[in-house]
Amino acid sequence: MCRVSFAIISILMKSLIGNIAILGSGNIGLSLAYGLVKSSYQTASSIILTRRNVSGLSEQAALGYQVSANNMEAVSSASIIILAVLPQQLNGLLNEIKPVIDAKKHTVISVISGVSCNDIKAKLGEDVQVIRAMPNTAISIGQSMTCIASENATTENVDLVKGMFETVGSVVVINEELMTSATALCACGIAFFLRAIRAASQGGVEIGFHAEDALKMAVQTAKGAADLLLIHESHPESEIDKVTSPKGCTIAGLNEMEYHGFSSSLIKGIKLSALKAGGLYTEEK
Ligand SMILES: NC(=O)C1=CN([C@@H]2O[C@H](COP(=O)(O)OP(=O)(O)OC[C@H]3O[C@@H](n4cnc5c(N)ncnc54)[C@H](O)[C@@H]3O)[C@@H](O)[C@H]2O)C=CC1
Ligand SMILES: O=C(O)[C@@H]1CCC=N1
Repeated sequence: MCRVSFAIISILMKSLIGNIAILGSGNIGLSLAYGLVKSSYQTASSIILTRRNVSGLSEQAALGYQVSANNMEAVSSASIIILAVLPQQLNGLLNEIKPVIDAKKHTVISVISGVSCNDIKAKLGEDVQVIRAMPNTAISIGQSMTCIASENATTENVDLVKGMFETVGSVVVINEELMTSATALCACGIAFFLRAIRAASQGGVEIGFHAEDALKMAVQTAKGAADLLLIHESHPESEIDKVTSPKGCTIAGLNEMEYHGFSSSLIKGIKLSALKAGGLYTEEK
């Protein structure tokens, strides 16, 4: 297809999608906005970012995003509404936007941990289509692992939302009861793997590298390990078997790490995060 017709189709697609309102433009809201623009899913001028204090969004305004402190106006001029406030901030936001929510026009996507589709429908109306999405901050660079679930959205709408998140990473559609598990493994997981990389780089400094070099080496090694699994579609243990030479140094290091609880501390941390994610909203009610 020639470049001109591709550009025309792309413009038509963006106008069909309509404005996207991101209510609560903090860490994940902004990461999502950046990712959608970077992937060309939508233009910055068709994304409305809201925050209670709009002065915190001057950088984004300069980049061409619409910014506002008025959630009602943002909802009125958008078709996709993304809820991205903290669980404890949600009820106030839902009460504010309820009068302008139109079940025929709006698709509501919530990235808020611990809040079910039913919790949102109970506030906005039973006929409103609500889709839960759990992305992670790597969405800003098109590398999110996003899980989505819905209980009342049409297949067409789930596909629309799946398509949107696929432009900024991988997507798995899951049952809603697994959403808190997805939060721990995928959203919190970014922090867990980053801490593992930091620990590896600190080990590197202990054995002789300058901090900057040690971090670069740890990051690229972690990326290589993840890519081996993605590209070979293999199990970690089969890749580990290729590294652990008999009587070698890898198995010695691995066994020492396991003796000190490496795998079990990761598993226990993920279990605790999932437990906490499940209670984030109900704790506040
Ligand atoms: N940070 C992350 O990696 C992820 C966070 N989440 C979920 O996303 C939600 C937001 O998390 P973060 O971005 O980390 O928090 P954050 O505190 O960085 O962002 C929340 C934003 O909402 C704004 N806000 C609060 N009340 C508002 C209102 N009534 N109208 C407009 N804006 C309002 C705040 O000013 C703030 O900028 C949480 O529910 C969290 O569970 C989900 C996946 C990943
Ligand atoms: O820490 C949190 O509660 C949020 C949810 C997932 C990632 N950050």
